[in-house]
Amino acid sequence: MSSMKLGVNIDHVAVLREARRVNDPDILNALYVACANGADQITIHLREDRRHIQDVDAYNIMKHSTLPVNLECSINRDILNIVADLKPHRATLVPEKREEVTTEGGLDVVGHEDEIAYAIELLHDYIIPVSLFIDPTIEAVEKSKKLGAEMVELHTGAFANIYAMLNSSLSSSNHSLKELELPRNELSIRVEKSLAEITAAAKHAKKIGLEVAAGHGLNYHNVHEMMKIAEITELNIGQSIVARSVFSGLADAVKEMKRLTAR
Ligand SMILES: CC(=O)[C@@H](O)[C@H](O)COP(=O)(O)O
Ligand SMILES: NCC(=O)COP(=O)(O)O
Repeated sequence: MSSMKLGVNIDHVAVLREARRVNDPDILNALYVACANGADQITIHLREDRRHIQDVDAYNIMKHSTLPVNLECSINRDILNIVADLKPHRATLVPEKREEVTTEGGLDVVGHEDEIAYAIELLHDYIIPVSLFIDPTIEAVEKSKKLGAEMVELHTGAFANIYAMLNSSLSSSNHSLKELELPRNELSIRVEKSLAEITAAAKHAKKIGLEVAAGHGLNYHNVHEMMKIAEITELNIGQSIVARSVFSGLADAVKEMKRLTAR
């Protein structure tokens, strides 16, 4: 089986920083720690509303990263110009809605064909390979290939939500979903259906010559399901890693402050 690359998304460290608009936690510390502890790639998302990663972060990360940087961005022209200047190792085009809490679905590769084709062409002019963040459907995979992308990232958010509900671990599911009221056997059927869709999309993508990544909502409970899909060779994971680090690192943080404040 081919090896799996782990892309660590460090956006969520910047979410915490932006809550106070100070440089703490420092995104470059997150970069160094991820690079030194097994990440194969750094993933960041320069959102139009700059709710976490700022332009200066993206430039600093490009300068200091010892690993390839996968830069997620929308097809907004101003953003694309910044990405062209940053020259990341890859750009992943994602949909953005200003009012969303997080990326809610894949790119509409059919409805926004012309804009996406323009974005891919522009990025290719700057020798930046392009991945498209899409829903796991054969149609979206086919269209991504036709548009000239080198890679697709299959959106696993819907799978992750249903999986969390089935396993009664609501911590990582979207609490507003109507599926919360479904009986267990229905949830189980939906998890299997979702996994079958991701598997079929991954197989088809590989068959037609696309590299295949997956991401969104993947965590310590559900990631093993992605490991079973041989065609997926990269996972981009952020929220769950940063969320876990609050607890795996909080003990040391409290102890050190107690040491410094002991009389
Ligand atoms: C496209 C994607 O799945 C990630 O970029 C993720 O969306 C990052 O987190 P935010 O949605 O909070 O920006
Ligand atoms: N493209 C998905 C990503 O980068 C990380 O998503 P999440 O783990 O923060 O949900």
